[in-house]
Parts: sequence; C-alpha cells; structure tokens
Amino acid sequence: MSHKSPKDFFAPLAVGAPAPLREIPARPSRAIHFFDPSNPKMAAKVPAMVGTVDVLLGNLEDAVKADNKIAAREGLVEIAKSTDFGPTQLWTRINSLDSPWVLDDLITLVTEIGDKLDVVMVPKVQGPEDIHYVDRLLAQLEAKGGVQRPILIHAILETARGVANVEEIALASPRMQGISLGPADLAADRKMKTTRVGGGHPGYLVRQDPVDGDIHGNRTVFQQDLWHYTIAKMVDACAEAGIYPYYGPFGDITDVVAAEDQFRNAFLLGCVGTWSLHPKQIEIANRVFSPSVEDIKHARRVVKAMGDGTGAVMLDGKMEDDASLKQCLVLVELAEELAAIDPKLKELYDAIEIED
Ligand SMILES: CC(=O)SCCNC(=O)CCNC(=O)[C@H](O)C(C)(C)COP(=O)(O)OP(=O)(O)OC[C@H]1O[C@@H](n2cnc3c(N)ncnc32)[C@H](O)[C@@H]1OP(=O)(O)O
Ligand SMILES: CC(=O)C(=O)O
Ligand SMILES: [Mg+2]
Repeated sequence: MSHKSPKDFFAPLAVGAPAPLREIPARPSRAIHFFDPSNPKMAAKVPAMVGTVDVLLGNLEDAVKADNKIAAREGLVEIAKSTDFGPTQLWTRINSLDSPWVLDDLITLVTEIGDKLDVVMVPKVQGPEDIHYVDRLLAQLEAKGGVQRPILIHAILETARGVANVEEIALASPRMQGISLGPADLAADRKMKTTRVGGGHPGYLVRQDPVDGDIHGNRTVFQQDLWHYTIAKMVDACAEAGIYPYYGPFGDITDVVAAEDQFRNAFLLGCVGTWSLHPKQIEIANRVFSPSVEDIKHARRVVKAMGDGTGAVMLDGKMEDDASLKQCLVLVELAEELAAIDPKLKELYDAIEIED
C-alpha cells in the first residue's frame, strides 16, 4: 500500500485547518466516563462530574436508542456550550461510519462545539482507511468552523479485521490519540461464544494435572483472561505509534471486584485508562490507573540508588540496572502527570519518604 511522504504526514488536510500535533500529549485519562446526552437524568449529572473524572464522553453510538440519536447529538452540543470543563477532557463517541447518523454527528459537533471537543472516538474501525476518512473530514470541518486546535481521533478495536490491522490503524494519522478494546462487538464479530460485555468467563480455564492419575479428584482450576492477546497486541501497536491504549467497558456494574481485576490487568500490561459506564466505576478506574504509593516509593528508591542511571546495584537482594530504572521512571513520570491534576494524589506522593 502507498504511504504519505513524511513531509506530508504533518500537513493540515484542508486549507485553514489547524496543523496536526507532532506528539500526543500525555493527558491523564484514567476513566473515560460515558453518558447518554439524550438521557435527562444522566445529562443533569454531567456538570457536577467535572473535576471528578479525567474524561467525560458524550456517547452517540450503541446504548443510545435509534429514536434518540438526534436528541443525543443536540444534547451534547447543549451540554458542551453550557459547561466549563476545566481540567476535564470532553470526548464524544460518534455513530459508526456506515450509519445514517455519523455525517451529521461530525458536521454538527465540529462546527458547533469543535473548540471544546478534545477527542472523537470512532467505533468499529476496520483499517487505516476509516481513520483517513475521518481525518480529512475533521480537517474540512475544523476549517469551516474556525477550530483552532486539532481534534484527536480514538479508535475502538472491536472487529476481527480491526485487530488484524491494529498497527496500521495506530499509525494512520497524526490525530491518532489512542485505542480502546471493544470486547462486546469484538466477541460478536469473532463469533466468540460469550454473552458478556468484557471481563472473564468461567469456562475459559486451565486445570491442574491430575494427582495420582485421579482425573475426577480435586484439581485447582485457573480462569484465564479472554482479552490478554488483544490487549497485548493493542498495547504494542500504541506504544510503537506513540499513542495511548485503554481497556474498555466492563458491563457487570455490580461486580466491582472483577472490574478492578480486569482494569488492573490492563494497567499492568501498559494501558493508561479504561471506560466507566456507571458513576461507581470512576473511583475504581482512578485508583487502579494511578500508581500505588508502594510502587512510587520503590521506584523513587531505585532512581536514587541508580545515580547517573547506568550500571547495576543491589537493593533488598534484587539486581537493579538501566532497564529496571526505565520501568521505575515510567511509574514516576505517570505519578507526576497525575499529581499535577489530582491534589489528593499529589499529597499522597509528596508524603512518601524514601529509605536508602
Ligand atoms: C459495549 C458498549 O458500547 S459500552 C458503552 C455504551 N454503554 C453506555 O454508555 C452505558 C452507560 N450507562 C448506562 O446507560 C447506565 O449506567 C445503565 C443503563 C448501565 C444503568 O443505569 P441505571 O439503571 O439508571 O443505574 P442506577 O439506577 O444505578 O443509576 C443511579 C443514578 O446514576 C445515574 N447514572 C447511571 N449511569 C450514569 C452515567 N453513565 N453517567 C451519569 N449518571 C449515570 C442514573 O441516571 C441514576 O440517577 P438518579 O439517581 O438521578 O436516578
Ligand atoms: C466498547 C464497545 O463498543 C464494545 O465492546 O462493543
Ligand atoms: Mg461496540
């Protein structure tokens, strides 16, 4: 396939559109909180959620009734115009590119509230051609609406073809901000035999070998993570492209314990955040996607012990070197970014005392 020349990659795609960013800023986005702007109860809660969550996302796609699509779009315009989002980002999830609503979603949102929108989440992305389409259209609409900074694109990985193309999707445009796993649509598209929105399945397991040949005896069972392969592939694609990977929805709102486990697996594998579908998932996401005090204490201790950052030292019986230092710096830098917007975390991290 043909690629753009490097000099053209960062050129605006329409006369009058803002120049693309050279680097995607590492803005905290531990929880991307979904709300339906056509639901008056949810919409009414949005202004008070500013500052309590890193990202508020007005959802226009699945979970919004077909009859409410226009009300959701107009509701989002109204909320965006009347709310001061302060440190909280405003994102939207537009309808899918083959739907009858998406063109008007983009035209309306970019021309009416383009200066307030940080990121447009595109569902059911199949390949880089979907990103190229949105990229050009956004540039034309930014120019038309006089939008001063480029609106970024976030892709949902929720088709088998999208997973196969994830690296090309991640590299498709300088607007690419990140990618989220879409476990529900992805499961359906792959014909997985699951019925849940994210999370595990008790049937997906490995079993301890039989003891003394007793296959019916008491054998420990370990449930496996259905999403490990896809998340790991997505994390690599995002890291290569310099953009950010996210888990996605965890549909069992009542099972806050399993949600926390799923989120933590994603955090450990490299994701920077997840989705929140219900207010009670925000606190879980904020906690899980913020490094723990113990991790920061250890990381700072390694940084201090490593001096100029080269060589090997022994700390508590463990070898630390240039590479373990780099891992520690990932945590220290994340803590700094989060402390800059979260005063409670700042207090916690500032109070850490490091031993030698
Ligand atoms: C596979 C995918 O595409 S996932 C992404 C698409 N899905 C979504 O966006 C779903 C978003 N969330 C929701 O629609 C709702 O949370 C539901 C349907 C799951 C549950 O809603 P409810 O049954 O109303 O939950 P519950 O009764 O616990 O809500 C408590 C309160 O929180 C409000 N609330 C619930 N979810 C949200 C939300 N996401 N944002 C803001 N407020 C919310 C409710 O309106 C209710 O308000 P009230 O106290 O004034 O009555
Ligand atoms: C996230 C999403 O849209 C899905 O799981 O289908
Ligand atoms: Mg979906």
